[in-house]
Amino acid sequence: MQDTTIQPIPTIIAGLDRNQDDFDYTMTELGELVQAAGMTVAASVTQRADHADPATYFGKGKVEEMAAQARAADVPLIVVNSDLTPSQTRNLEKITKLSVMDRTELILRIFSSRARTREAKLQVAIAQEEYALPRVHPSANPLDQQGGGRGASGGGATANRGAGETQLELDKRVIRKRITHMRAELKEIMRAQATRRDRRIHQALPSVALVGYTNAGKSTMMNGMLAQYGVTDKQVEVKNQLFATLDTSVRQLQLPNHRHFLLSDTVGFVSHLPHHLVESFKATLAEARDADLLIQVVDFADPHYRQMMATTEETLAAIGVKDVPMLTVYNKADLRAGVNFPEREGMTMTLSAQDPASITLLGQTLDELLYKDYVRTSLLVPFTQGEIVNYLRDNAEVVSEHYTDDGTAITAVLSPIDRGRFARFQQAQVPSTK
Ligand SMILES: Nc1nc2c(ncn2[C@@H]2O[C@H](COP(=O)(O)OP(=O)(O)OP(=O)(O)O)[C@@H](O)[C@H]2O)c(=O)[nH]1
Ligand SMILES: [Mg+2]
Repeated sequence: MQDTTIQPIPTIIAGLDRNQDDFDYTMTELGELVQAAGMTVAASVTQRADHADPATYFGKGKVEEMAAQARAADVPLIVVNSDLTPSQTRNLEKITKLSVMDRTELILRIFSSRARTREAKLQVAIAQEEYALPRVHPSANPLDQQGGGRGASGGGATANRGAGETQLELDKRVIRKRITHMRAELKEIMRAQATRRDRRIHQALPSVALVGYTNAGKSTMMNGMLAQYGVTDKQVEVKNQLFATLDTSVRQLQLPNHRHFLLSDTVGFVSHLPHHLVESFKATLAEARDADLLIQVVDFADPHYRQMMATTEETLAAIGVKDVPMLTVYNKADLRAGVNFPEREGMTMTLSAQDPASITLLGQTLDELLYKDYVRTSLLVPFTQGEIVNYLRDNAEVVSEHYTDDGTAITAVLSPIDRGRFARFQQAQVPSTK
């Protein structure tokens, strides 16, 4: 779908190299983020320094140089590879007479252009307004005049820049009010979802969440699993772009032995994910927090995959995901020469989400990990309780079944919950060989 709110603006990307280990990686990533926002990179500028200049972030000479370079190439926007204080942004814009965008604002724009559901839109809009609040200030911004300015709702707050302090205070109050309203609406949506989640917990289905860096292949893996094990074949969207998925999708899957589980596909992560976004996406990521098992999908074909894994783990910690067992899946192995796949070693797998044999091995692995507490159990179910036999046929791996004078003798591999539920019919217990 064509996004009309974002113009293909050429940009200069700029970063301060303070000898951080991951500096080159974050610059590469910034370029990709700029493209994901529908803009292009005309040039990349870096400056080596020990500290950022408190007033202008970059040194004065560098700022002048960037401004000249931008003017020569007709570039209206500088995107900075870090977060700027509101006054640094203002000062840079004043000196360069260009628009200046920091990393957070860029990521917020991408999320905003991708959000489709009401829930995602609210979460992004709240984060945008939180970002805008300390930045409401009278200053000229060429982007505002193009209708692409700051502020989540198309510049309601920034449109009145320059009208004096009272107007500023008024603008801030309006933003705060909008945030309050949006939070209330989001809470209502999330409450409905939590109820649905509770209901699923009552069904006692184990749940698995796909997590990881953006573009690692989470949605592709979801679709591969759906094609082989889906109860319905409702595929999710896959795109070769950053942040293709913003909403959590949950699907019910059924393994060959009739065991069901839930698989969810979630929003991808990126380094230095804006704090406000992490906060507002916490609710969406509840699926990951409440999961019985996480599958961390890693883009094994990307040279920076280790940094991406570190970022994923940091972000999971930031949203309060802890103590959930994690299966690490090195994906896109097909793009790596000399790597054998599919392979599994304990809690690590190497595979390709596009390869059916890989998906089969993943299914077998999940079966083992999710169902290790399952026990082969023999029940004698009276003929008057035929619905229990039906339940077992649909929801458990039935090993044998025959009729006796007293009812149906059925042996099935049962979860701890089902064992408790049907304890009164229990005959004997044999540990599962699985
Ligand atoms: N060659 C190859 N490409 C893959 C594989 N898995 C995914 N891809 C491609 O990688 C790109 C991103 O895949 P997605 O499944 O959308 O990634 P994602 O992790 O859901 O990304 P976000 O939703 O943006 O976080 C798409 O172009 C996929 O076709 C794989 O195993 N091999
Ligand atoms: Mg996705």
